[in-house]
Amino acid sequence: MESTDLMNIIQGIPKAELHLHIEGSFEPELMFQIAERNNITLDYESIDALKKAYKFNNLQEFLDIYYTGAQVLLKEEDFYDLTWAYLTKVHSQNVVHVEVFFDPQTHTERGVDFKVAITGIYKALEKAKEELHISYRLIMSYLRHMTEEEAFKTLEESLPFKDWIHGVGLDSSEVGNPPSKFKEVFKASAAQGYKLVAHAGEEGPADYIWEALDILNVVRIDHGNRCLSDDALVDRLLKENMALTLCPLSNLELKVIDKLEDHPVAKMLDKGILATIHSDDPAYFGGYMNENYYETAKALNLTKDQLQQLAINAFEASWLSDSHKKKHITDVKNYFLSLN
Ligand code: HPA
Ligand SMILES: [Zn+2]
Repeated sequence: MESTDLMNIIQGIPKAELHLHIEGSFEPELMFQIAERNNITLDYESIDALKKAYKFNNLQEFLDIYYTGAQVLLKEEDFYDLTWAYLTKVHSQNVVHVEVFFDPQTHTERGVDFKVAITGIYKALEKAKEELHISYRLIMSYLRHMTEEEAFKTLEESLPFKDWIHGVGLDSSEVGNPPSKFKEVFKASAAQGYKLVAHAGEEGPADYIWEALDILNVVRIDHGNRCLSDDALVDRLLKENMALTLCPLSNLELKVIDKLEDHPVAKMLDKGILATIHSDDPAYFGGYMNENYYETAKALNLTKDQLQQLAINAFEASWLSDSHKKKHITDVKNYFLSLN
């Protein structure tokens, strides 16, 4: 397939994004703009200098820069502008449903109220629902490098906004912070009606994926790259039709893989795993949804059938109602039929 044909096909696919950290969609241009209006001086003298710093050898090197960037977010309008910029961008890529993570502790730790962050994010999501017809779910993520007690405090702070939040996740530095560390707070989160997901098996071992399933009772695994090293785990994922939200360009930039040709998504599809593709932190990893689909398709020679399967899987794995899932899946199928 010609490159332009491939990108045109991908552009037209109705897509769902299920693994996106809103703080990771913070483009340098907007970061400088918000820093200026908040009278904050960034450590980088220009947008280009900041972009040059985006070279990572592992997850932690990325997280250090990502948390620094988030420090310029102080006011509700900052969170609103950040979220709106993401939503208009993905709207231009024909993304019709998003399930967005935010990291409350990244902000409350700095003295920014939970309410300030969530209100800005929520207002942008609602506007996108009305004006761009993008449906959404919102997921608050606990930072796994912090204690379970601190996660409990975040759970408590979230309760007045329970109607705006659909689930909880677990992100940040994986190795040394296994899912089991958060067993009780995940149980308490489920008791509040939140759905559960967790990052597992990105840098951490397959054992962490088992823990996320057995100890946290998650309904999706974020990343899960490492599952193929464990046949029993693959059987388990298949038996439960457990989704993996993979992020190929993130994996490449964080050196989870050496090259995109090594990405496990095609093998996962072959095995029948509910594998899906997303962008994770698009402002830092060089691509939104279309670029993740495109670069992966090119590197792995994905067929149209595989692209269709990836798009369908994402709606299947989403938290949309069954009737909405069905509608979007029909749209995907009709789109691919129209290509013939
Ligand atoms: O890719 C990620 N992994 C873990 N934590 C994160 N927080 C933002 N992005 C990530
Ligand atoms: Zn992530």
